[in-house]
This record gives sequence, structure tokens and C-alpha cells, in this order.
Amino acid sequence: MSAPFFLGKIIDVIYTNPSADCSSSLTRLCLVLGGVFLCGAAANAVRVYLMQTSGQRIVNRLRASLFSSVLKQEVAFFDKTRTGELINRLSADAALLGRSVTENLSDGLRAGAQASVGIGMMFFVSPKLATFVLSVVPPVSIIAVLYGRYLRKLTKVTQDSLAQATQLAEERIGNIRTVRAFGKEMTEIEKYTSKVDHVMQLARKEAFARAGFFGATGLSGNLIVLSVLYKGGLLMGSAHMTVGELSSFLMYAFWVGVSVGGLSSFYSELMKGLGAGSRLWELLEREPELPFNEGAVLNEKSFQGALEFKNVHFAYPARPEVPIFQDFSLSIPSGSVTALVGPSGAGKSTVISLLLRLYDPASGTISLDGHDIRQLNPVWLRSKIGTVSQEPILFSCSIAENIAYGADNPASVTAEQIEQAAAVANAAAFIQNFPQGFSTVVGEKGVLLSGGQKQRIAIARALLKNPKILLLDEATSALDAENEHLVQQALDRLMEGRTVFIIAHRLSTIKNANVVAVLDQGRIIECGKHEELLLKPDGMYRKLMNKQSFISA
Ligand SMILES: Nc1ncnc2c1ncn2[C@@H]1O[C@H](COP(=O)(O)OP(=O)(O)OP(=O)(O)O)[C@@H](O)[C@H]1O
Repeated sequence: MSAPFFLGKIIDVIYTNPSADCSSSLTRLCLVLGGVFLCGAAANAVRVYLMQTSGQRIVNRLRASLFSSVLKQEVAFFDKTRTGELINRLSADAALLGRSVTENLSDGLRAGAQASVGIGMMFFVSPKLATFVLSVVPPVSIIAVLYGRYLRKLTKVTQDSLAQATQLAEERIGNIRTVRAFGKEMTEIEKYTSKVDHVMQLARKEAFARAGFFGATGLSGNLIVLSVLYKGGLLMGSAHMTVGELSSFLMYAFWVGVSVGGLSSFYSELMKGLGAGSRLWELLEREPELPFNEGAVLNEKSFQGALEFKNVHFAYPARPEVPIFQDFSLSIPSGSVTALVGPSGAGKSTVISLLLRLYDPASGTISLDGHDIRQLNPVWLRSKIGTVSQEPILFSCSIAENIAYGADNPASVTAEQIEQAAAVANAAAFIQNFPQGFSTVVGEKGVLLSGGQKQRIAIARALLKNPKILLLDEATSALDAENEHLVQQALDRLMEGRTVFIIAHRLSTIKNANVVAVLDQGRIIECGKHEELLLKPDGMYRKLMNKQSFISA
């Protein structure tokens, strides 16, 4: 910022000492100015490096906090929120906010410093001229505030619209097999195009507003220069200013004009960032409705794993008007196998969701060893429960990593432990047949494996977890005889010595269970062993056995 000052001095030295005796002053001034330029260059390099690295750190921390906040939300939150939208918040919104507080903040700070020092120097060089020139500032500030507000609103709408487009893309790409099977590629392309077209329309609006704003600020910058030339010329004519002072002033005024341009760009980027940020703050500050990692922990030594539902009433938060359970009571004794049967949609999987405390009942209690699970730490509770679902989901990493996922600390699991779990789960043979063995990557959601293979890996995963309680949702689809036998044998080994609750679709499971519970219209209506229940002439179980086709393997 001292350059214009020295340049003014140099001009005055030349003008007032036209002969050769100005050379020593000139050399001194030029040396000082050269030194100033060197310092400026070094400071600029340091500024860019520091701002860029700290900026990236801000974006990283923002993304990490956001991801942590999202993962801690209760499951009902995910029933209402679309995955694509959350992905958009993590990627596009975080990047926009990041950019606005990093590169942009750095340039903004520089422009702010330049503008304020420039204005200060203008007053130092000529207070009269400075007062005259700066009368242009208030109208520009009003335009800037109005523009900023508009831009902030517009950005929020644009980011929401972008989130919808991302959501559509994420869902359709993730389910490409269904899209292909129905031949809906062109329809989906049209839908996506219309969504991004909407984003384009909003971007056009923004471009229009931006163009007006930049035009206005550019014009005001030029007006500053024009007024300096006019008023400065008059002052010089009346000998109130030297030519060097006017030159310095002009340069400061030009600098201030450029800085105001920089500041307006900073301001508009900042407003865009804040527009995108408002959704991010909402997510970051959202408190999960169910506790994430707090509550009591039971004594490991006396832990039995007995479960009981008492007069439970429940409806899903997304559909509170549809009751799923009304006065639901069921006891699952420690170390026993309880099979649940009932018509499709009766709420069998919901029992598992409630046991895992993914949702809380509206009234009634669910207890573990006599303790209401609402008093227990959910993370501890889930660490005691293993689950194998109808269609197990695997992650797109290696088979070994998928199996180790079951352990409390996957990093500490040895290759032998993984291989042993796979062997007990009857998975070792097919895994070893893959060229990469346990390092085989299974594709997204395990798409590169067959249904039976996925189930056996899920069983190995549960074996490694070694839980006291096991929640199983038997696959409804029949496997071929050999796979069926292997999966069944693996399941039998997994069930040994644990409290097992199983949603039964196989006749053999029902026959071997200690207790079969029949779910109908939100409550358990019959409970007993398979043979006992069959004896009830008008019993629901008998009717169900006749009506529903259980897999006979
Ligand atoms: N997250 C949810 N939000 C709202 N309603 C849901 C949710 N999940 C399931 N439901 C509804 O709750 C009811 C019970 O579903 P659930 O999956 O527990 O049935 P199910 O007995 O396991 O069925 P199936 O044997 O067909 O798997 C169904 O009517 C279903 O539409």
C-alpha cells in the first residue's frame, strides 16, 4: 500500500529537481520501493499458502462433523430424509461454503485491508479530495446489502434444487437394474434433465443479479477515478496539490476502486456460502431424538440376554396414524429359540427394529434382563445383539473386511479369526475358489455375490461378533438344495448357546423352535410349540399353516 506514496514522492523529486542532483534521492526511494515490493511478494505467497491449507482444513472438518452428525441421527430421520439430499449437503453445499470462507475470505480480507488503508492514505494525501470522492460510497453500500439478501435466498433455493437432482441421480444409478429391466432409461434421463434445467434457470437469475451488481460497482469505481480527476485537477490548478500528490491519490483511488470490486465479489460469494450454509447448520445442530451413546450398561458377568415386550403400542413416526402394535406382549427367554410367524406386513421385522432400539414404542416397555432398554446405552445394547437379515447388505470392500465388520474393533481381527468364522459359516470353500480369495471385492451392496453366498458371509460376520442375542430374519426366497443345506447348517451353528429370535419362513425352523409366537393385528395371539399350536382346531396358527406357504426345507 506504500507504493503509490513512494511513486508520488519520486514524481515530485523529478519535477522539483530536474537536474542530475536528484539521482541520489531517486536511488534511495527506488531501493526502498524495491524492498517493499519484495516484502509484498513474500507476504502474498505466504498468504496464499496459509489460506489454501487452512481453508481445506475448514472444509474437511465441516464434512467430518456433518457426517458424524448425520450418522448419529435416529433411524426415523432417515425414513423422512432422502439419501441424495444428504450426499448433496456433504459434497456440493460443504464445498460451496468451504470456498466462500477460504479462497474468498482470503481475497476478501485483502480487499478489505487494501480498501481501508487506501482510504486512510487518500485522507492522508488530501483530506479535501478524499471527502469529496467518498460521497459515492453510501449508495453503493445500499445496493450491496439488497443484492446480498437476494443472493442468499436464491442460493438456498438453488442448492435445494440441486439436492433434488442429486437425489434422483443417486437413486436411479443405485437401482440401475430396475431402471433397465423396465426400460425406463429415457424417462429417467428426461426427469434428470428437467431437474438440472431448473437449476440452470435459477443460475440464470443469479447471473442476471450478479451482472447488475457488478455493473453498478464497476461504474462506481470509475466514478471515483473520474471525480478524482475533476476535483484533483481543480485543486492542482489552484496550487493546493502537487502533481506527485495527485498521482499518489489517483493510484490510491484506483486501488480502492479495485478493492471495492474485490469486496463486492467477496460479499456475493459469502452470501452464497451462507445460503448453502443455512441447511448445513440445521443438520449440524440437529439433536437426535433417540440418544446415541448414553445410558446404563449391564454387568457382563450376570448378563443373561432375556427379552420381554410388555403391552407395547407402536406406530412408525413417518405414519403415526397407522398403528403397528397394540398391546403387544412377548417373552423371549434367555438361551431359547423363539420363532415369530404372521401374515406379510403384520410387523414381524418391526419387532427386530424395536429390539435394536431403532425406534421407541409409544407406550409399554421392552426389557432386557428386566431392565427397560430405554435406560440402557443403545451402543452397548446393539453390541450384544447380532442380526442376519433376509437380504444381507455387504459393503463394497473385500470379503475379509466385510466379515471383520462384525467385530467391536475390526482392525484388531486376525486373518485366522476371519477364516475360522468363514469356515464355521460354510463360506470358506466358495471364498477360496475366488482368485483373490478373502481379498475379493464384493461390489456395491455385495452385488457380485449370490444370495446364498451373501447370507453365509453375513453369518460369518455375526459369528465374529459373538453376540449373546441373535435376531434373524429368514430369507423368503428358497435357495437350491445344496446352498439351502449349507446356509441352514451355518445358521444352526450360529444359534448355538444364544437367545434367538427368528422371523421364520422355513418349516424346519418353526418345528425346531422352543416357542412359536403368532402375530396378528398388532398383538401376539398364540404362543407355544409347533405341535401344540397345530392341535388348536380354530387356531390362527393352523389357518396360517394351511394358507401360508412355508419353505419346506
Ligand atoms: N420405516 C417405516 N415407516 C413407516 N411404515 C413402515 C416402515 N417400515 C415398515 N412400515 C409398515 O409397517 C408395517 C409392518 O412392516 P414389517 O416390515 O414389520 O412387516 P413384516 O411382517 O415383517 O412383513 P414381511 O413378512 O412382508 O416382511 C407394514 O405395513 C409397513 O408398510
